[in-house]
Amino acid sequence: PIALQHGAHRIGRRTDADMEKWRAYGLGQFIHWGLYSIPAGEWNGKQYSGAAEWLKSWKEVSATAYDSLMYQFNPTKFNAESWAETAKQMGVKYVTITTKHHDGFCLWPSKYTNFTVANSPYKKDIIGPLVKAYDKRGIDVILYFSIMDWHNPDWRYDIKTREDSIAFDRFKQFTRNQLLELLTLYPTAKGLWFDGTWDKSWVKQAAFADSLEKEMRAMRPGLIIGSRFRADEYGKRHFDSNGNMMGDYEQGWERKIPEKIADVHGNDWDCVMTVPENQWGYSKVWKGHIKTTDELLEMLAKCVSLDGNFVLNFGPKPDGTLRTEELDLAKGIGEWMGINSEAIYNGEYAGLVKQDWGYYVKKTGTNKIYMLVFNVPVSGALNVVLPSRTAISKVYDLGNPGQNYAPEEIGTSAYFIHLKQQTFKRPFVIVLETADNS
Ligand SMILES: C[C@@H]1N[C@@H](C#Cc2ccccc2)[C@H](O)[C@@H]1O
Repeated sequence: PIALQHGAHRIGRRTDADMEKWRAYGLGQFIHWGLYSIPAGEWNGKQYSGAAEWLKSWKEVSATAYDSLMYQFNPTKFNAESWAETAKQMGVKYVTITTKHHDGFCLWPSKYTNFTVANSPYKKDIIGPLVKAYDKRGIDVILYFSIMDWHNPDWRYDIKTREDSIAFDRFKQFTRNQLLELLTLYPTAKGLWFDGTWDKSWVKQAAFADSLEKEMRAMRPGLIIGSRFRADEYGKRHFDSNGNMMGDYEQGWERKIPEKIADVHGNDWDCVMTVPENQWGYSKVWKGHIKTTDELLEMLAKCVSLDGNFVLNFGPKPDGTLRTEELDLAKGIGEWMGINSEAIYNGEYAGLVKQDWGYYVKKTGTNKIYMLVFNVPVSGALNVVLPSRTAISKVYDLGNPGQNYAPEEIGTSAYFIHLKQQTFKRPFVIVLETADNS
């Protein structure tokens, strides 16, 4: 291995209670809200082809004109309790909220810039009421923070000149000030979800970022920070020059899901997912495929079956209300979670041979294995292969515990679970209790 000063400081998973709680979440909500929600991907009557929250990067948009959106930010229908209640009904255990996206606009009254809600017609802090409303419902809050800040004149994409270096030093202090400010103002926040860390200017700040991460962890013991925050001294991101993950969980799964357990390298990870193909902030037009409740439930099942959390994005409207399509999905997911959340919360990789009918999830610390069924075979027989000398001691339908199944042993530790019916309206869960029969 290469001697590194600023690579991974821990090999393997965190084992403390804060991280074990994070690992058990299963389902989360992402919220992308800010000035970009006002134009919603449209500018001077033309539709931007990219993601709505990236509108300011469009050459047709002048930064000055975009920044003056601050004087239009007035979400009169914003109600933090209502958002948190929707999330509660959906069954999420944590929420990641944009405090500042790449455009630099702060949803909290930061004292380090004027580009905040305090100078908008709305005037009031958005983050505080959201943290309070979610905390009240037992939903943990993670604060999203973009290092890249298109509003701050000291931001640089790279450091090429002495002037760049002097400006970016100011920018680093500004960033540190804002992060310590967020941790001070919102002490119950469980973690920080960093973004906008890919440009060379930040990738060259291994020592500074490492020191800042240590400072934040010292300030807030247990704080959860992902792999996207910093690079090592050779510019390696997420995994250092020795292949070890930096941070507490892998943040590489943006709009994609690992296929097999080997893809996650034994680390904790989250998958953050949009409802349309690629829109995080509110967009007037949702082009392409819009994911259905069943598709999102399968993504959730797949993530939990591979030791990850699934975080679904919501892009609230400029008036502060949630989009109808998102409310409908939250309701559909919530109805399914109302019956089956036992198979999601405290779930982990079961270590069994994947079958076509769906996904296994093992309840952490127990002998309970959940079969999350998405594809019913024509035979109606679900194939289950357990480790040798392991037998099934009990089988029942989570949604209908009275419905017991008599597993048919078809080989050593191999079974068929014969379904009693052929058609199912929604994905369903069968519970296996196993016993060692060596
Ligand atoms: C969580 C998501 N990360 C942000 C991004 C991005 C991005 C930008 C360029 C190329 C690939 C990805 C999106 O704007 C959203 O905040």
